[in-house]
Amino acid sequence: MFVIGGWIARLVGFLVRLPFRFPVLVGSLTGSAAVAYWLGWVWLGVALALVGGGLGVWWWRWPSSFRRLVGLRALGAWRWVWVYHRHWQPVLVVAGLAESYLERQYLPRIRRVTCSDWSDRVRVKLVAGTSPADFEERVVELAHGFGAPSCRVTVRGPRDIVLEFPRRDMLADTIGAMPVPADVDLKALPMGTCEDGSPWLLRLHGTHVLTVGVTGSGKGSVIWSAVRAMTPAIEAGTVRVWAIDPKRMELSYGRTLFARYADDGEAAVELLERAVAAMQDRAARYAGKQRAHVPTVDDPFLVIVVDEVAFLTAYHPDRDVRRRAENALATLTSQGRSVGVAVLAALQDPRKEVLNLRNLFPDKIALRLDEASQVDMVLGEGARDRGANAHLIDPDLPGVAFVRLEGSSIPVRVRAAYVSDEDITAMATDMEGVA
Ligand SMILES: Nc1ncnc2c1ncn2[C@@H]1O[C@H](COP(=O)(O)OP(=O)(O)OP(=O)(O)O)[C@@H](O)[C@H]1O
Repeated sequence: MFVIGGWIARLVGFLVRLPFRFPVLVGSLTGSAAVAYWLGWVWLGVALALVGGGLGVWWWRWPSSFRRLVGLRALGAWRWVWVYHRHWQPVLVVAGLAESYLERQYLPRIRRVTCSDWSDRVRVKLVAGTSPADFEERVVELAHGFGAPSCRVTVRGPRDIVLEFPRRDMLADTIGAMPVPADVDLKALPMGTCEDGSPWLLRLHGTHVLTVGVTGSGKGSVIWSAVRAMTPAIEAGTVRVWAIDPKRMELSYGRTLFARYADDGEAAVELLERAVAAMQDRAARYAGKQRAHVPTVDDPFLVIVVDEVAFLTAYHPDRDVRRRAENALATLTSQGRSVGVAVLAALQDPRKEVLNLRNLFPDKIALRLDEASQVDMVLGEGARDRGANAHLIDPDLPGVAFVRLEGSSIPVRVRAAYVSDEDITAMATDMEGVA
């Protein structure tokens, strides 16, 4: 008896909520029924043909507004019912997100499902007394449960969260080298693409960037995309890049792009110490006169690119070289920002003993990592709970990374554009023409 009563109550609740959840669908069905009842089936056929024709013209003439206002909304309604509503209870119970109190089960409630071009956003009302962290810890279970490649949790307010499930991977295909911008914005260099299809823009002026990833994860593409985006300014002389290339593989290809280049320990340390001297000279000139750096030919933005920084700070056999390199890097990263000196470094192993300076880099890029515990080491505490599974990045997708974009603590999945050897040769040849 109780069970049947519960079913009836749920059915009534569902019917009452239906017009609020799906107003267009319920309105259309009611309108169709009314036309069929008052005017007959022939007129219903005419009305449906007119509406269908109108929608067809809309789709044909204005496809993007049709997609936004009709296609994605219809998809959202469909996925709400077919994917999320249908699997909600079993997935949440198995994932341990259903709560029990006095032998009653309480489930978080789906408020709304909306679709963008690439993802489903499921807005959820939490059960009172639970926290968004419970969902953040279960992102893997949720993603697998709803058949999505990943899941990200965003908190909108009290008991109000959004679960974002990508429907397809927008980063599955290699992205060719980005077009070189005519006007270089050093605070927004085009690097590649974000998971939602928007451009991934990197700030370099006023910060330092550390790129971490195992061998073959695509660190080179991050460095080269940044250098490529700056080439017009390098040609104009308002940006100067000094490169340290211990592996002699990554950067030697485009040597003409670099104002200075070093490939062994001693030369690398000298380069870093020269950079420190240049920075301090600039700081002395600016003192009391200028608070921010504006790149000019006389005072260019100086970018120190270091491939495999641990070679200098941890692996170099000479202790003196290691110590001097670490000192110089610490000075550059702690004092360079406001005087127009930035360090863009790459690193394979983020463990503390390998690089003590990790925290001096305000911006970090986590390419594919070896272990789950390294994610928070690179992107900061809580990054993995928020869905930055850099250790699960597919080895077949080099260049894919997690980053924190400015003004947000939510890690975003991005893919760096692939700058091929031919692209680098073309960039270097252009530079020879200028020199
Ligand atoms: N963004 C990218 N998109 C597609 N393919 C890429 C990308 N970046 C790198 N690759 C491919 O992956 C290979 C390894 O990349 P890369 O040498 O940049 O890795 P790495 O992290 O610098 O490795 P190592 O530390 O060994 O130098 C490249 O030869 C290239 O074929």
